[in-house]
Amino acid sequence: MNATSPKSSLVKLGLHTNKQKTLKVMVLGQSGVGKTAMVVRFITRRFIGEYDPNLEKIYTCQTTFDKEQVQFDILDATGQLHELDGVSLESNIRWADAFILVYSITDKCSFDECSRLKFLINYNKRRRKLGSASKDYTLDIPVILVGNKTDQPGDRMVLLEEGQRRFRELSCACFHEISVRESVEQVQNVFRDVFRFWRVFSKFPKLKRSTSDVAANDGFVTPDSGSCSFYDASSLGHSSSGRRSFLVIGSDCLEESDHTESTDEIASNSFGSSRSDMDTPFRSRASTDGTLLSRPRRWRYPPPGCLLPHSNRVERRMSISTRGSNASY
Ligand SMILES: Nc1nc2c(ncn2[C@@H]2O[C@H](COP(=O)(O)OP(=O)(O)OP(=O)(O)O)[C@@H](O)[C@H]2O)c(=O)[nH]1
Repeated sequence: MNATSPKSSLVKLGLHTNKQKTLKVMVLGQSGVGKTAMVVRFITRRFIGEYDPNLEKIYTCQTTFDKEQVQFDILDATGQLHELDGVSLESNIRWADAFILVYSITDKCSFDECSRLKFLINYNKRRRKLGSASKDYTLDIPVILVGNKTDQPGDRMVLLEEGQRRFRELSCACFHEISVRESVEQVQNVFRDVFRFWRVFSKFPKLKRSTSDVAANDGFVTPDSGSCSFYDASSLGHSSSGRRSFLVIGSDCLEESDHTESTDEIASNSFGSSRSDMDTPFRSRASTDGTLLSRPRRWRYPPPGCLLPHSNRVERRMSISTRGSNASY
């Protein structure tokens, strides 16, 4: 007698899918910043010192984040981009679902290179907003900015504050400072964030999103001690009363409400203050966590959140029931 499980029946009917998610990540950055070391650290948990710099490779690995199985296809792009013609770089960019932009905190040039690479990502991944004028574009792809080699503080050439500022200017999803050499957990946190932001971005591609989506499953992203991560809620469109971003240092998660203050101030405030209301649970998904900016048609890429001071923007909240394709951007 053939026994058919309810699940397999649903699969046959197409109502249930046990498909594993595949997330295509491209790791980009100047040569020598530690891209290969980071990818290999994530996959094998080991730090391996030297690699062939000309090797461009896709690594595949399966892991579980937030109780979901995910397959990572990770393209470790060679940093010697002058040898890579623009066409293949751009087609690689088009291939990816998410990006990790890596620089070394000991190398200012690698930091500046991230701006150029982010421009290329924007150029190749932007999509025209539905129903909008021809100049309005949106980027539904998470880009994570990572400063590596924090184990070399004596050689530091890029300050933490500069990294924070750049991540906002480039409208990245979040920012980490890590040491691939020292901490496998910091590397895993980077990939966990890639997964979380990608999940949110692909779940609601046409809606503004909130950090509550990112942290929906099991609380907040809390990198291990020694790592520093910065989240810009504005990159996910979250705000009801102002721009909110989250600085995560060790196990403390701190919230600051307005980006118009100087980044130095942000850093010192954040470092010095205690745990904030990030400890309280986010409101439920069904609540009004969407925002609609008053002048979306004027937006050009990059989103004006990083160009205009917050005080120039008027924001109003909208109910989830009123979200429709016209509300997307
Ligand atoms: N001190 C320190 N060195 C690191 C760290 N991560 C990588 N390195 C070293 O940096 C050098 C370059 O690392 P790779 O992983 O080959 O850099 P890459 O970005 O892949 O370079 P290309 O393959 O040329 O694009 C190697 O000597 C690594 O051992 C780190 O966190 N700290």
